[in-house]
Amino acid sequence: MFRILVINPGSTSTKLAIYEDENEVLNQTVRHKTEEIAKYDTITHQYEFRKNVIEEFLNKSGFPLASFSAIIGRGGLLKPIPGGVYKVNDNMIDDLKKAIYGEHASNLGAIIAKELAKSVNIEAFIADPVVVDEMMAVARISGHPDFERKSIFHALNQKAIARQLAEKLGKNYEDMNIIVVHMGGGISIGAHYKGRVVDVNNALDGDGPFTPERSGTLPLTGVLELGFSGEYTLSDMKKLIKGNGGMTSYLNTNDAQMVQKMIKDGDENALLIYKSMAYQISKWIGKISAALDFEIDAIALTGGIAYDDNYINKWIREKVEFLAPIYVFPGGDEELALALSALRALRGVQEIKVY
Ligand SMILES: Nc1ncnc2c1ncn2[C@@H]1O[C@H](COP(=O)(O)OP(=O)(O)OP(=O)(O)O)[C@@H](O)[C@H]1O
Ligand SMILES: CCCC(=O)O
Repeated sequence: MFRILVINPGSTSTKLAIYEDENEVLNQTVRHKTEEIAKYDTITHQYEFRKNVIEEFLNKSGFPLASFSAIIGRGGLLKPIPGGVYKVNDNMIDDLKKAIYGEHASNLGAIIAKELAKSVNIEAFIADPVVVDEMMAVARISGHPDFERKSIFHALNQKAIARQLAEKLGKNYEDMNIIVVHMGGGISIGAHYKGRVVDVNNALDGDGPFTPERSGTLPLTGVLELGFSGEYTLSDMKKLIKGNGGMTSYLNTNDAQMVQKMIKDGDENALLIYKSMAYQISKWIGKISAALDFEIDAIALTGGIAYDDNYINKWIREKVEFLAPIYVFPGGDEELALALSALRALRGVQEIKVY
């Protein structure tokens, strides 16, 4: 039997799980409030805080670290690489610690996994990191040769949910056209064309709908004027887009459940902002449909916000369900997808790639 520790740091949460072979023994989501995250200038500075959360989970679980066969973390901002399972190596840790390709909570997945694994001499892996790149050439063109559109999205969950949906419909993922809408702290909307994510918004860098924490696409000249006003550093501007944008900037919370409560309590502004988020998501579903020539077999809604049938899922259905049937996978399947990847690597039935 293989016992696996799964570490999944998201922008608004840390999700943890323990698997024994295919069986989930424990799963816990620790949510991080806006005020808590706001204490840290960069994601890298969240290292101790997130590690403590993980150690607390481990202590409570009663499983000693030495009893695990491997640890797998959600993979972060690395150079663009194909999907698959990767051993955490020094090159990877170096790129992540220096945040060469940027800051994202999932950068800490590999770093903490490696740190813990090293202390008991077991393997650390990541799988399908946020930089998985299957974009078609035409989707890479941005509008100016100095800028290329990048594939940065919830690759792990998007792939896992698309496969789960195909299985549910009795079809092969590789034979289907699916739009997957991951609605978490960030939001990514991917066009899966016969098993490849041929286009997707860069969910991290100001592209797409606004989200609990991200601004999404903003009016560009307005951003330039603010950036050059002298009142903001580059790092302030990045934070404005990535951590302090969207719902957080309008309503002071990254918690969609809190916003639902505000709406129920009669807050008209909360209603407008939340409805606008659904509106922008719907617009992006419409836009990405063109990448599939509007031949869409199904649309999947997933991520934490997909639990919200009262508002978000309903509003999205009203706008885009005519395009294709909509299936909802609340939360997602990231921990299972990670555990199965580690298991396949340990059993030697999946190639372990080298970064
Ligand atoms: N039952 C629920 N109903 C509505 N919204 C919910 C529910 N549970 C969680 N959420 C919301 O989902 C969002 C977080 O989603 P999720 O946990 O998928 O994100 P994350 O893992 O922190 O970030 P990301 O998925 O971008 O990496 C938060 O705004 C949270 O309030
Ligand atoms: C997975 C990268 C996207 C995001 O967190 O917004």
